[in-house]
Amino acid sequence: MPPQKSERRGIVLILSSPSGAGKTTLTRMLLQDRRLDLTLSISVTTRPRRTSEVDGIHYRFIAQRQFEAMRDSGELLEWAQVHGNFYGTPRQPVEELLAQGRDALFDIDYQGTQQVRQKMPTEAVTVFILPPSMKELRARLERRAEDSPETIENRLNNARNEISRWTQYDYVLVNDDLQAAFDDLLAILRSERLRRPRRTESVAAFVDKLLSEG
Ligand SMILES: Nc1nc2c(ncn2[C@@H]2O[C@H](COP(=O)(O)OP(=O)(O)O)[C@@H](O)[C@H]2O)c(=O)[nH]1
Ligand SMILES: Nc1ncnc2c1ncn2[C@@H]1O[C@H](COP(=O)(O)OP(=O)(O)O)[C@@H](O)[C@H]1O
Repeated sequence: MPPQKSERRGIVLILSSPSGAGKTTLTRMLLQDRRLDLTLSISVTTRPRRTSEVDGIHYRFIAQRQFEAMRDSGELLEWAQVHGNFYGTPRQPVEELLAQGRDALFDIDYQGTQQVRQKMPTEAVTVFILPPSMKELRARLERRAEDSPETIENRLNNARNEISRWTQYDYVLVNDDLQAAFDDLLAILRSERLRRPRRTESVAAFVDKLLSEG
């Protein structure tokens, strides 16, 4: 009998990148592969909804007063101000997933990543995604065509600071060829799921049974 998955505590797979490097695209690809059984943590944010976004699926779009109430009552696992808006991760859905042995996927910035690493050092697996060039980063933000020119400039101005945080992460990858970047993410997820400390309980039972044979 293979090891029982439900005995493990889940992983928190965190993707961060400067705006436009492709973390939303890679997140979508990970979620589309149902066999991976990843669940996206849906953040709350005070930023305006983009036309392509659906409330409750991509984010929960809330007013600043509501954000402050959630933050002050400890409902957020982490939170940060990014590009002038507030973002945060509701704590309870994540705790429930991890307790069920299921893995959560976070698309959060470097400030939030630091907070999660401190609070969940065992569960957090962090990946920083770099663009192939600054020129391509700008081109992607312009091609995405969802933000105003001012918003794009603001995001590009923040990109250098964000990129300088790459050393805080467990893994770094360059999203040049999308499929290659996705394959790298799959390799990271697969290896992290196989790490011995994450499987100790279930493997111990399996080994006991193995050794009891004949
Ligand atoms: N700390 C933190 N950052 C978040 C959260 N949700 C999103 N972000 C980050 O906020 C930044 C802006 O995200 P978004 O407004 O969707 O713009 P995009 O990066 O251009 O797609 C990105 O770096 C996200 O990773 C969150 O719950 N907490
Ligand atoms: N490897 C890639 N090659 C070309 N375009 C890409 C690649 N990855 C993402 N894109 C495109 O770049 C734009 C920004 O990607 P997105 O995933 O929204 O970035 P982020 O979530 O990091 O802001 C989107 O239009 C997306 O389709």
